[in-house]
Amino acid sequence: MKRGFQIVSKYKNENINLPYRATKQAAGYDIESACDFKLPSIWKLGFLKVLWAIKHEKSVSDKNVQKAKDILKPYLVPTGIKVHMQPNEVLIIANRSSGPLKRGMILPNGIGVIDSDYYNNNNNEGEIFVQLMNFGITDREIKKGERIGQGIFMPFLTVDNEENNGKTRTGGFGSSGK
Ligand SMILES: O=c1ccn([C@H]2C[C@H](O)[C@@H](COP(=O)(O)OP(=O)(O)OP(=O)(O)O)O2)c(=O)[nH]1
Ligand SMILES: [Mg+2]
Repeated sequence: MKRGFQIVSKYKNENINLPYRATKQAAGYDIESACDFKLPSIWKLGFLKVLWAIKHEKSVSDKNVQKAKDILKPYLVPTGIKVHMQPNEVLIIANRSSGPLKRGMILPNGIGVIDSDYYNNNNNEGEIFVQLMNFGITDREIKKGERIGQGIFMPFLTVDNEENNGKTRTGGFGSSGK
């Protein structure tokens, strides 16, 4: 089997749909959310207060700074799926063009990079998460099964005479260090 999506074990009875291409020649496999969740708008008073204080050179309490940081934190949407592919391939997670346009949703990491060695890692079995933020002015209720991004398979190149340390991936989101 060259490449494909599978359901992560803990979601096996959760009616998860594997990513799929919406049209015959679509490049992206649409990825659904594995749960209902609320994606809060970033334009919350706590955040605006801190911006106002900075602009007017007022002091801001640590508590309010923390509140603002929490508001600006990307939401990690679980998908319940994992992907296997060839060692020279990567799955790029991209926003849907309707994401920002219709729902104010952006991927704060620009694109997501899913490495082939993320598959079945010991930490989370290789579950793909989609980072999202809501730049719209209203909170958004996202339903389980809503398409929140798309995955595109790509081959990638490596440099000559590379000294690869051959380390095993132990997870994602900073697992390899700072
Ligand atoms: O949107 C994303 C981006 C990444 N990942 C997972 C798969 C990927 O293989 C792993 C590591 O991603 P990346 O290398 O981009 O992040 P990092 O911050 O460098 O983490 P690490 O130190 O684990 O490599 O996290 C996701 O599930 N969704
Ligand atoms: Mg990395």
